[in-house]
Amino acid sequence: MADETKNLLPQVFFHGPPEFPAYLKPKPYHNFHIINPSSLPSLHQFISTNPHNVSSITAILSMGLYPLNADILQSLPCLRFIITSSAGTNHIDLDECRRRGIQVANAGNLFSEDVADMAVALLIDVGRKISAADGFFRRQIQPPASWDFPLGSKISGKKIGIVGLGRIGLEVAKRLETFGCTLSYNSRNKKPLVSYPYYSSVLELATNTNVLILCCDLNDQTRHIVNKEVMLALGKGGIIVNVGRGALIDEKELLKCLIEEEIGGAGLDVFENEPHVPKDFYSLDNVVLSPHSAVLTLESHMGICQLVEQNLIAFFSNKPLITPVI
Ligand SMILES: O=CC(=O)O
Repeated sequence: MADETKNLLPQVFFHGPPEFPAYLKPKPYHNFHIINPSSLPSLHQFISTNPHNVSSITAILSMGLYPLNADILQSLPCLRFIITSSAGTNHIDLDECRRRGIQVANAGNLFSEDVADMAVALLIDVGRKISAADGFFRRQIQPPASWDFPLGSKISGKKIGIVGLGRIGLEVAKRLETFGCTLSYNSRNKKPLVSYPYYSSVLELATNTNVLILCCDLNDQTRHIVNKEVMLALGKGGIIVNVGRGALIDEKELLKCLIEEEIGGAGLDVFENEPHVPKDFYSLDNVVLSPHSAVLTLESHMGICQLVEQNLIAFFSNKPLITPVI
């Protein structure tokens, strides 16, 4: 498509890293044009250096780590649609979007199975010390004289507390039922169709379980929902797995509890200040770290690419969004 024609179409601004992630590479469309980010400054720079052109931005294709707070949204008067390639929407000020009538779509249920797989994998890895065992071999300069390795903790039959029994939480529960685990949960409200015991507080859930798996959204109510008191209630052998958002846990307290062995271990796919991960975690054998990669499968990337495209096409054709948030 010729550049002049593209410039007449509504512009979709990519709010993410300087290059499109390969899986989101856009192709030409009839009724909108996704601006190649490498041809533009970041959204912040664009707003500050092109105050008269901000009205060209009708829609934003956003990635999870790139915030769209009220200040940014207020400087985009013509913005009508945000599609985020994440399931989580905590980087977007949804109240401001509601107030302005900006529509928002996300990844919907696309990543739930992958994230649940990862939660279970992290749990097994921490409990059965798989990464620690791998490190045990790799750190040896000479082949070890004997395999003197600490005992792991049995996963089958464990009492598991799921925090956030939404789509991901239910997938986690389905998998761990087949391990003979006993499940209970905490969420904003008791789910009428779910028979697992419900605890209205995470502290109570931790008191009654061996493992906490965090699958809930991050918001003002859930920030630091796992604090020191909750960790101490989970107890010495307890394991925490976080596939939600880093700030669900008080990370400084978690680090202390891991160092002092107040809990047994943790499997973390997410961190409080991503992409920063406190270095003190690196030397601990009772924690397994993963770079927010629960959603990073080839299959889910192919899926999100299609879903982003379908939502943009729906929005610019005035059709209902495929995976609307608001
Ligand atoms: O964390 C990943 C997502 O929200 O999709």
